[in-house]
Amino acid sequence: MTMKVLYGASPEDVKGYDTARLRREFLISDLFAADAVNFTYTHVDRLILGGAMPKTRSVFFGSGADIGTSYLLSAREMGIANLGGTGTIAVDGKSFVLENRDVLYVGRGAKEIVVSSESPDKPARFYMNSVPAGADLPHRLVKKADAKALELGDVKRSNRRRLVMYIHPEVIPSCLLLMGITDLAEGSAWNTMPPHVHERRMEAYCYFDMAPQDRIVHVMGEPEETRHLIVANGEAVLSPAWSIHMGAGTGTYAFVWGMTGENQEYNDVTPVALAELK
Ligand SMILES: O=C(O)C(=O)C[C@H](O)C(=O)CO
Ligand SMILES: [Zn+2]
Repeated sequence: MTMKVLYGASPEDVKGYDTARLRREFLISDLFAADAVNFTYTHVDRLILGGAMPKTRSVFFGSGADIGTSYLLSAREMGIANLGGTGTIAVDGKSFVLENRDVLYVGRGAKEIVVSSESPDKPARFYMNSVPAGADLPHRLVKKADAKALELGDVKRSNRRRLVMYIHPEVIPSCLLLMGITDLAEGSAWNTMPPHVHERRMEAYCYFDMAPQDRIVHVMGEPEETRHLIVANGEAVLSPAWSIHMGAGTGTYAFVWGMTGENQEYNDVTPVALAELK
């Protein structure tokens, strides 16, 4: 298990970043490696992002050695989305089978988590978001069919998409974690368009289900001072509270969004008019 640390950046500093520095601070590109578990600890609302891709054997994690607690989830909750083939997650001996696009909520207090794939030819790709939690809530598996879908956008504006909420008060309880998956409709390119900011929550996107040659042009930054990141399949982007987060893809794609902060009010966002963007 690896644990990289990112300290976060202020919008004033970001104005002077070159491409390499911007990517170092906001892009997480080493999530999925065969038979490994890779985490990044961010000081952006203390979100931990992680990826695990068990291929030829089970892999486990759960130690809190890197973060100063007995276990990784001694004071945290976690959402785990399966972006690959069918796999199993055992939380302290209790097994949950996750098919593609199922999400497991793991409550505070879990000690050992073991992940495995049904087939090495189609390994599970477990994408994880973990945030500090104030209560022990039960582990819950949310099947794709049980999540809550919203239809957004319009083909005429190239932003038709389906947003599916998995870890959300209307689906299952969590402390402050929210997690879901958005899929772009065929022929549409733009996600989260028109954009928004949410001063009371940070967010992270992990783009997936992309052809290897495709890229997302992810737009971030303060509305009047935007920057872009070119993002490949399986890479994640951090979005602090002050940053817009929208993107356009060169092919079909989906992304997992995860949020934490002061509240779980999905509609507590400040829309940004396109005319404000610079
Ligand atoms: O396509 C979208 O719009 C989204 O997926 C938006 C995210 O859910 C989001 O930014 C929530 O704040
Ligand atoms: Zn958002």
